[in-house]
Amino acid sequence: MTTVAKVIVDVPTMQTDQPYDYAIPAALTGQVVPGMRVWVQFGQGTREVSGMVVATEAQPDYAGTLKPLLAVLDYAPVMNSELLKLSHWLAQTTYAFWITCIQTMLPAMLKVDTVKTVALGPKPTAEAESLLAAHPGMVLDQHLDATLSAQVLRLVAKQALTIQYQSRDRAKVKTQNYIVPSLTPAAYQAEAAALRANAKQQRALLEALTQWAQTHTEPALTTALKDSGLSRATVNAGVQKGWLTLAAREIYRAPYAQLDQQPLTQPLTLTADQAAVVKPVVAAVESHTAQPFLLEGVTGSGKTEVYLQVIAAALAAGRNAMMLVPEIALTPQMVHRVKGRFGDAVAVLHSGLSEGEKFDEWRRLERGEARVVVGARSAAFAPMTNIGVFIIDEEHETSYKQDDAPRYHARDVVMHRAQTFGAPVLLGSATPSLESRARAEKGVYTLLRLPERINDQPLPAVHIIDMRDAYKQGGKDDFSQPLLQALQARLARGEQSVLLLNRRGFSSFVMCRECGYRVQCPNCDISLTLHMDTHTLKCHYCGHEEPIPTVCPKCGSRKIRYYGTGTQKVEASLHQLLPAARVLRMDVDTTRRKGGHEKILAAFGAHEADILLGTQMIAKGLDFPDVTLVGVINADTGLGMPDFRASERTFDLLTQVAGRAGRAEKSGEVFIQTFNPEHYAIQYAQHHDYEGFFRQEMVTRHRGDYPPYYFTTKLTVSHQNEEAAAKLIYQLAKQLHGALSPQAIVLGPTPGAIARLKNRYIYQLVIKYKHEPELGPELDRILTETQTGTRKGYFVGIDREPLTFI
Ligand SMILES: Nc1ncnc2c1ncn2[C@@H]1O[C@H](COP(=O)(O)OP(=O)(O)OP(=O)(O)O)[C@@H](O)[C@H]1O
Ligand SMILES: [Zn+2]
Ligand SMILES: [Zn+2]
Repeated sequence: MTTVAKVIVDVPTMQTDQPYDYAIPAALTGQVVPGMRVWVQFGQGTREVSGMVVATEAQPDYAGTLKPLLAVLDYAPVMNSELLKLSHWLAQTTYAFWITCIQTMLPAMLKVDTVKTVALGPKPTAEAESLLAAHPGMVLDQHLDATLSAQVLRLVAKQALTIQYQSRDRAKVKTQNYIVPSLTPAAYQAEAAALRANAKQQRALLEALTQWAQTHTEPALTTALKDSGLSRATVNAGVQKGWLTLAAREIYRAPYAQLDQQPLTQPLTLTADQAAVVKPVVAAVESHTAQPFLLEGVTGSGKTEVYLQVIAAALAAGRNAMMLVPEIALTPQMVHRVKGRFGDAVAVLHSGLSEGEKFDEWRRLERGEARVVVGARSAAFAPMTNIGVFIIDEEHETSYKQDDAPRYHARDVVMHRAQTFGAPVLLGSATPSLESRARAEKGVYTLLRLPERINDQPLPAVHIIDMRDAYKQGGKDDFSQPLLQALQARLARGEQSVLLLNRRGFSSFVMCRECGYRVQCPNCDISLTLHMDTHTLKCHYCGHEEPIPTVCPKCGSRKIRYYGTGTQKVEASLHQLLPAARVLRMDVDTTRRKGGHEKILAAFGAHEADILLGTQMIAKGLDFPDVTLVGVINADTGLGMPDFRASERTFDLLTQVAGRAGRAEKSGEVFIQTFNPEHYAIQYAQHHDYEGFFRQEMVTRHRGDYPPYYFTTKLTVSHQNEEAAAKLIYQLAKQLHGALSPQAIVLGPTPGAIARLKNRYIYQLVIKYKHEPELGPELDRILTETQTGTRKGYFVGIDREPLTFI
């Protein structure tokens, strides 16, 4: 008999990061199972919170009297045992709270909001009574007026009022009404014969019902009303007379419904290279082997067709498939390809969908109605069973790593689940991450290669343009003469061009030309970024927003201007230099609205523009046959960043964007404008030489003791008081030196790259190591010691394999 539920409560703190025992009330015996969300009373007083049942047991571990579960929030578990175990593993490997991991894995719709209301307390006063009378149903949230909330606080302190907590479950299932005929066609005929002659509407309803009964149709109410011209009142009358019933049925919000209508695409005949890649992966699918593969395939080598055929093999073997792509909203073409092949067996999960749409796609997966998931990072947690293959496209992409707790990498999650399911993992990229390529070198991953483009198309010729003398030779604004001429030639031939403005490590800011003042965020130590669409300055970290000043706040001069090359500025110069060119701009501003990317790409695909100008988001995945020119306006803004991966990122970006040119019959050409023409990242990109870049970069990393030769972990401390933060980080550095072997290297402590964020001061250190069994336990100790007990106001963050050291 299980009488005890072990619950992880929704109180994300170090002290509460463990299961608590609750008694299962007799009425719920046998019904509460792991993976269900419950509502419990927690701690002293009346505080009620939600939680997740992670186990049920016959005997409690806790010696005292157990509190009972107050309510069950789910009728069926929302996490199966594989996912519950995964959440625990995630918490341990990322040093995040277990509850935070659980919440990350569930769709936002399944989050429980707590609603705080007030009621009379144990010592009621007249003031409290009149306050409640004046504000019935008052909810304590951020919308509450400040004086009122001060009054509430004062009365709560005097126990005249108490705060009550209630759950508000956001999960809403969408339903639609359907007409269900209740009688036989003959019975409807009889009813019609008995009608008064002028009951036209009712006669029409009976005719429609006869039809539906004959064809066993149960039409949706709204469409039935529209198609038949019947009124809702007539239908209601029909219900009264017992002719029909209305049934509310659950429907899915299907974000890609229009794609599901189209006929499915047929598999292409694989090239010999593609077939050689597909074969071992399919063999691993069929033999249930958890083998990782790295597919290194040049741009346009047909990696997508490989993925599709591997997925087809998994489905044919009766198993399901997961495919991750980087922030999918950026690659609508990929969704079209997968949906096009497998139709509504595919569920799509990405941040561009509404919460409701995501929830519905999640449930289709959970119920096994969808057997393939295509999604961004968090789709790694899709609630599927029996997964037969995992695919990660563009595996080098940094968006696979989450910045906030839990700081997980989707690749690690996938590798872990692949072990559980006995399934291969296929990592694909034209520019694999150094880490993955190094693992393939050591045989940890099986290396597969597609060295040629489909149809024996050559990779495009790449010209490097030295911008240091471009202006002497007639360059204008941001354009060198050769790039301008190439653009003109494409215009004349009716071909298309893609122009990349590299925005990495770069932003538009406002500066005074008189005194040099830069407008800073009041909460964070960084400059505000200019947004021309809203005509405001914004902080990208805390969201602070203010109008663009017309006079310098410091010296009063009117010479306050913005600096930096933005896409809008380049667009304006293009209009001047090439007035005939039709330009489409793709950046954060033009794609903010839902479906924005999709619209721009569709317009470009339909030749509604000659030039697609954009930031990083145009660099990967796009496959447009008429693009024969790619121009990179500024190749090197990222090279100067204090980041040991700066070269790798620049090489990746240039290789990926160059790969957009000449993918079909017409051959392509690429122009890269740079101030560092001799830099090896640019040189290797010019020759599409990933292997060459890999070897040279490995030497650089070896020399600097960087990954993949060393593992790294970043430790961050923040506090509102700068001295407190600094003191703690130095103490922790000392503690780590004591605990770790002499081979471990501790970099820092240093102030964070952004020294103050959201009004908290940040200090950090980075540990580099090869083999440190004591590190994990020591970091656990640090977390416990710094975040429980008497220490107040510290945040300690741990980031394993951080993507930047700054
Ligand atoms: N076996 C095949 N036969 C004919 N055409 C193919 C075949 N495989 C792929 N293609 C076509 O080749 C083009 C390039 O393929 P795809 O977009 O999959 O390349 P990729 O390797 O994913 O490139 P990138 O890394 O640049 O995204 C596509 O238009 C695709 O339809
Ligand atoms: Zn800020
Ligand atoms: Zn000034």
